[in-house]
Order: sequence, then C-alpha cells, then structure tokens
Amino acid sequence: MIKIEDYPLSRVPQDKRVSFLSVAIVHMGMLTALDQFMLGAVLGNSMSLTDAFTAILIGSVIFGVVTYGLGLAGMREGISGSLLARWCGFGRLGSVMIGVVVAVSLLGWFGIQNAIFAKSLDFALGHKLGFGWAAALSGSFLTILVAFGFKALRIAARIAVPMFILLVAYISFHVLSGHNLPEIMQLAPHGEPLSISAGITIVVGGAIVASLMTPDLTRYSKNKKHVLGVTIATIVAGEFIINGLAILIAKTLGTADVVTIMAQAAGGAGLLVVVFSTLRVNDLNLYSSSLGIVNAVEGLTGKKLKYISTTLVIGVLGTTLSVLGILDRFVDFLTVLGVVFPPIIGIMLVDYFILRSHRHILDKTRAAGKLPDDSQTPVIGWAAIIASIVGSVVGLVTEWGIPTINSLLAASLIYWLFKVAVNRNQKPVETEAA
Ligand SMILES: Nc1ccnc(=O)[nH]1
Repeated sequence: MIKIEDYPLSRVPQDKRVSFLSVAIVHMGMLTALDQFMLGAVLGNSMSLTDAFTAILIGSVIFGVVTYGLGLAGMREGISGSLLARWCGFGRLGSVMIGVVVAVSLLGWFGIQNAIFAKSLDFALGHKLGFGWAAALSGSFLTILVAFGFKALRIAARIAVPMFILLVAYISFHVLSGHNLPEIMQLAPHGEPLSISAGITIVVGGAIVASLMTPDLTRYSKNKKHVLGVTIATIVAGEFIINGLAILIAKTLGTADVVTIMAQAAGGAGLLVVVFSTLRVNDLNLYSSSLGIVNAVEGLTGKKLKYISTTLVIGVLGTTLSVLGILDRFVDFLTVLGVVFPPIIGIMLVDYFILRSHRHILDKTRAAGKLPDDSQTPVIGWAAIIASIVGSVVGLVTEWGIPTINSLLAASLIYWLFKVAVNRNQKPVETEAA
C-alpha cells in the first residue's frame, strides 16, 4: 500500500514505486464516494438526460487532461503536488498559499458532509431533533473525535467504501429495473434548471481537488501508462458509474436529495451507509484541513499552532457552516471550486510543460535523487499567484462560455504571456552579464 504521508519532503525513489492497482484504488476512492452521487443527483434532477451526460463528458475531458498532466509531472519527479508547485511558478510561499486554499475548501466539504450526516440522523429520529440541532451535535462530536485522534473512525473508513458501492449497486437495481432508458429520458427535470455550462463547471468543481492531489499518489507510479490508466479508471468509476447512476436514479425518483433517495430506496441500511460514508470522509477532511493550516501558518510566520486547538477551531467553523445551510448552496460551492482550482493547476502545467522554468534544476537534482535546495527555489511566485486570482475572477464574472474553462484558460494565458514578456526583457541583461 502507498502512504500519502511518506516522503513529505523528498522524491519517492524508483525502487519504492508500486503497481498500477495500488495507485488506482486509492485514486478511484477519491471519486467513488457520496459526493459524486450527490452531484449526479443534482444534475439528474435539474437537467435533461442528454444535457446531464454531456456535462459529465465535457467535465471529464477537462478533469482528465489536467489530472493526467499533473499526475505525469508527479510521476516523473516523484514529488507531491505541494512540492511540485514550488518549482512550477508558485515558489515556496505560493505553494503554502495553495495549501491554505485547499484547507479552506476541505472546511467547506466538512460542512457539506456534516450536513448530510445530520440530515440522515434527523430523518432516522423522525425529525424530533430538527436539522440545526442534529448538525450542531454531529459536528461537535466528530470534531472532538478527530481532534483527539480517536482511532474508531479508521474502522468507518474500512467499511464505508465497500458498503457504499454495494448500496449504489442495490439501489440502482431496485430503482432502475422496470424502467427503460427511453422512458427515463422522457421524464422532465424537477429541480431548478441548470445550463450545460453551469453543469460542466460543477462537474469539474466536484472532482478538481482530487486533481490537485493526484501527484501525491502518482509519485508512486512507475510510468506514464500507469498515470494514464489511473486517470481513466477514476473518470470511469467516479464520473460515469457513480455520477451516471445517480443521474438516472434521481431522475427516476424525481428528487436530488440523497438522504431521501437512500432512505426511500434502501431504508435504514441506506441511512447507515450515508452515516459511515460521511464519517469516513469527514475524518479526513478535518484532519487534512487542520494539518494544512498548521503547515501554512508555520511556513508563512514561523509560528507553530497546536494541532488539537486548530482542529477544534476548524471543526467549530465547519459545523457552523452546516448549521447556516451550506448544503442548500451545494451548487454554488461546487461552482466556486470549479473556478478557483483550475487556474492554479493550469499555471502549474504551463510552467512545467511549456515554460519549463525550473526543469533544468529539477533534471539535475533528480539525477542525484535530491530536490533543489533553498537557493534554487523561488521564495514566492507573484505572477502565478496574481494570474490565478485573476483567472478565478474571470471565471466567476464572465457571462459567456463555460466558467471553469474561462478560468483555466484566462489564468494559464495571462501567466504564460507575462512570463514570456518578462523573459524577453531580461535576456539582453543576461547576455551583457555573461
Ligand atoms: N470531493 C471531495 C473532496 C474533499 N473532501 C470531500 O468530502 N469531497
């Protein structure tokens, strides 16, 4: 098995690389989860069947291209996403800032997952508790478990994935048998309508954090073919199977609410799977978010925050988000993710594959099995940081096209043009000096 926490600040040596399946299973795990099912349910309930699958197809192509690119860089260099960012335009502090953006997004996910958990709890208790109290209770409870490193959550992790897959298979069979495709295609969407371009953006938003995490896993991969295989396997499993089935199920049942779907189609067992799935992922969400913040504060200020207090604070913030109703803003949340992360990834890809700003030093140190040292690492890449912010704003405010693609292209292009212009102006100086 591969360990995400190993080799935090060094290259994964060639003799520690693992099989295709070892990487693929962990990578697929990121998208074969309840949140892909929720996303699919939203698409199914808000779009026609053809539009929903078009959104998945185009979203998957975008996700696939950027994930393969980052995964390839991770495999070649044997380093994690956050290390890669240092020599792909962002510099040491820029990479720390990306860590903050990831930590904040995980805080949002904690709020979403906890809200789902609370809804199931409230449902199981016959709505006696009310959603607000259920969310406050479950969030506080989980926060305490994670802050004090309670191991029982790891058991939830072991059983949650197989249980979830079995449940989706059961529900699909139960709900979809007796209906045929032309019949489902005829069903009108019940929810608030969603355009294809909005659909594409939330499909990308739902998967893009996994894209940024891909080098963390593919640094253990042996070759390009494995990286490509991992990318395709995850897309097929997460986007086409889980997401696709959720579209069909939500359409057939006429609701986007996963708790209702699970309870209606599989009763108490359905609710139990929801509870385990959200527990498992929220353990990780809170843990990674806290570590990310601790690392970032240390990187930026040199101050060491305490893990337990940081986790308590983040847990309380996430729980507050659940109580305030972040789940009702699921589409907006995914849209924000769909325009904030693609710029960061686009810039890293432009830097690594086109500008190759640090390829020489990466090649040289790789041959020695080392990483570039501090003197060979930029402190902060302002161009990358500013271009990613501008890209996100472009994605959010432009009215035409597809927000996620707008943000990706705007940031990549601005960064590329700026760097090319600067390099041109600097060349004569260098020749003079030489
Ligand atoms: N897609 C997700 C990424 C991170 N955390 C989640 O709960 N979901």
